[in-house]
Amino acid sequence: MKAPVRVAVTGAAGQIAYSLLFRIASGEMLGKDQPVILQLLEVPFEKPQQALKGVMMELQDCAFPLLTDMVGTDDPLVAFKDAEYALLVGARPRGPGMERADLLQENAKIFTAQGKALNDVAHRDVKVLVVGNPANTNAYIAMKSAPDLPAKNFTAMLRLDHNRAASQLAAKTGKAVASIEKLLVWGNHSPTMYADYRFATINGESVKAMIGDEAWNRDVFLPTVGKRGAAIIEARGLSSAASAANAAIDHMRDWALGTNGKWTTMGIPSDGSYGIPEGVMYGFPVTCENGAYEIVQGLEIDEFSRDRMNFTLNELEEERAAIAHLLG
Ligand SMILES: NC(=O)c1ccc[n+]([C@@H]2O[C@H](COP(=O)([O-])OP(=O)(O)OC[C@H]3O[C@@H](n4cnc5c(N)ncnc54)[C@H](O)[C@@H]3O)[C@@H](O)[C@H]2O)c1
Ligand SMILES: O=C(O)C[C@H](O)C(=O)O
Repeated sequence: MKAPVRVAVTGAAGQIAYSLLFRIASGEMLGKDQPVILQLLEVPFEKPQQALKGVMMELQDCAFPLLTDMVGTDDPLVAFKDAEYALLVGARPRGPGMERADLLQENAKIFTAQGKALNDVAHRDVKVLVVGNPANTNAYIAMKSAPDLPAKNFTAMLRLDHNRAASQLAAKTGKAVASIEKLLVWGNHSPTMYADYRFATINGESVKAMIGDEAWNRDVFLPTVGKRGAAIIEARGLSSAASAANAAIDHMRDWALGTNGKWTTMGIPSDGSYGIPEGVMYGFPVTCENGAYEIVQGLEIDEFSRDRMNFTLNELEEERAAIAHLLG
């Protein structure tokens, strides 16, 4: 039996966490042979702390064989202590009529404090996934607030956009979603992101050639994927939760256990690849192996793609400028 690993989850009484924690505890994220200790963080107010107790009672009632221990706390230094995985979900979600950027100032303070706490107490190889919006910039803030941890440990969730894009392509081509390979999403987790299927294949055949409709790409596919979060808020009155939790599981599982050479999308600090300035937290195509991700290199960037990649980059640069004062 493997030794248990500590998994910290923030926003643990929230709606994403309610879809996420039970799947982590059942082994869907780190494998059916990997015991876990859940370290759950919520804000220090009576209602969320009470709700967190209820969630922990339910986790207990599942009698998951892999859940060896758990702790609920309002102190980041307790939640992140020795954590090897940290899923930063806790943040204010947007409501109808808001853009994710509207959350910037409010949520930036949370990620400065949590980056510092990770810096102080987390395992030195901690894998951090930021889900709370605006996810890329929050991940950037956490990374910058944790100077003693490697920058590559900090990632942002683009996987929901990736999965949404895959499902739209499956519906358009009438093929199985699992047969789609080499899909990617560039940039920010926002309507500016660029889901790029120019290299995608289904059973070895080009998806672009199969669809053969640039107007559909520009006028239907990209807006549908880009505005999917808003469409769900409109329909549910609440932001996506189960699909977000599912994407978080996918992201962490692939990072920890590998992708077997297959491409996926992660928001990661740029190393300068594809002309994206170093350090910008940007969606890239990656493969994962032995607990590390690597950017897929050598893809041709045409004029349309360069424009889209710059558009989403500009938004990230603007977000970065708006929170620069918080980083001191
Ligand atoms: N990246 C993505 O693809 C993606 C997808 C869906 C939602 N989101 C974002 O995820 C976040 C959470 O969404 P939700 O629907 O679970 O929201 P929610 O309001 O249901 O839950 C958030 C929880 O976080 C807690 N929280 C707030 N500040 C905290 C802090 N400093 N420390 C610990 N906990 C804190 C709140 O008390 C609340 O219980 C939002 O920012 C949302 O926009 C991101
Ligand atoms: O859109 C939101 O605010 C929630 C989330 O980022 C999503 O994409 O569903």
